[in-house]
Amino acid sequence: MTAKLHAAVIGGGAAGMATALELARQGARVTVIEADALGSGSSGRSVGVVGTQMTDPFQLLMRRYGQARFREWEGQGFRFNHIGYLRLARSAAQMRALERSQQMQEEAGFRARVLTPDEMVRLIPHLSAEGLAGGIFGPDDGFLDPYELCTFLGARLRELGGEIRQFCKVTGLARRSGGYRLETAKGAVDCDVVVNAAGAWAPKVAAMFGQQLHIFPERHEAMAILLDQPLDYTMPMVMDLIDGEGTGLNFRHEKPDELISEIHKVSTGAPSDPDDYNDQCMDESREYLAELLLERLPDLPGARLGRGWAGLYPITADRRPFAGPVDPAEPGLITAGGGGGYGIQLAPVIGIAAADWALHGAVVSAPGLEALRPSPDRNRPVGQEERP
Ligand SMILES: NCCCC(=O)O
Repeated sequence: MTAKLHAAVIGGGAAGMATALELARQGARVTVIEADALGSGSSGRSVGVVGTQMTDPFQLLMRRYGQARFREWEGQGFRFNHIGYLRLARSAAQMRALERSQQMQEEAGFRARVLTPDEMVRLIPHLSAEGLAGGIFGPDDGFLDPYELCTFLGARLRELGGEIRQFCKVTGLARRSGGYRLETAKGAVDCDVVVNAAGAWAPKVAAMFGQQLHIFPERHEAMAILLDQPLDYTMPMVMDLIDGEGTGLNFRHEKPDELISEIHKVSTGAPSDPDDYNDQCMDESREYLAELLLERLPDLPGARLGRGWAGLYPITADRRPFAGPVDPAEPGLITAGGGGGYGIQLAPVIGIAAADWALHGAVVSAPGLEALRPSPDRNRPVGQEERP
């Protein structure tokens, strides 16, 4: 009998936990090492949206794999709120892109429908369609609680014999014959492969291994919108952004009398230090968000901004996640992360590809995902480009 491969996953956010579960499902022995609590980094600060209203075929391919996992987890009792997702378009060219998206989604087995401005207002009576050419709506999309996702994956991992060490920082490492020794605050962990799923901290972890990893931590804020009374319809996720064009404003129902809103516009202003950044909302952001909301939802009764918070989008140069080895000469050191503002919905895909690399040295179970390897042309400094 051969001993099980032992994988250490550094980081207990969505990408780390999804990778850990994929590894365990494929028979590996898994130890997750999390410096804080599960979901305490960017994952727990995400608005938790999962959708397929994308115009880029590769983005849709990733979601085909990801949605299959979400449906499977939902079948095992995980809570997923199917409130729908509406992406807004402002021009005829964008409407053509959405029509192509509808067709690609149909081929992928997803339900989606291009809507006229009147149809959007019927769906969302408080929406102002001023300046809009239409949109695309997917009724099966929705949101989940990212913290719940991390703990759910943790429970599944434990069922498969995996171990989770929380509040356990990696303090050092050594390469040893055929593997690694990780020094942690709670003792050493000897393993065959290491998955760096440390989110915004992943470049720091990579540096401990002498590797340079270009994941740019960009600060983003989200806020609650409190309502005097519940709306008599469900506010789906509404997103004003197509291929980098639009304000990035998005909002969705959270509770009957509460929406959540943020601006998903990647601009790579200045990187934030994950150990030292302002995790609250700034006054000027509240003003800007209120301005955008008043334009798009001008008559929402009694609406006012409530609590706010900030988190970090871990962004890569081409805005696609990393899953695979940075250095082909060191195949036992796998990166899993860089989901940008899409980290929750891309976590299952990152997990599938990263686990394949760790166990098979290649992507074997999900054709197309080999493109996620952080190859030198992808693992490069993040510039000022603006993409979705
Ligand atoms: N940053 C949250 C938005 C994600 C999405 O639209 O899919």
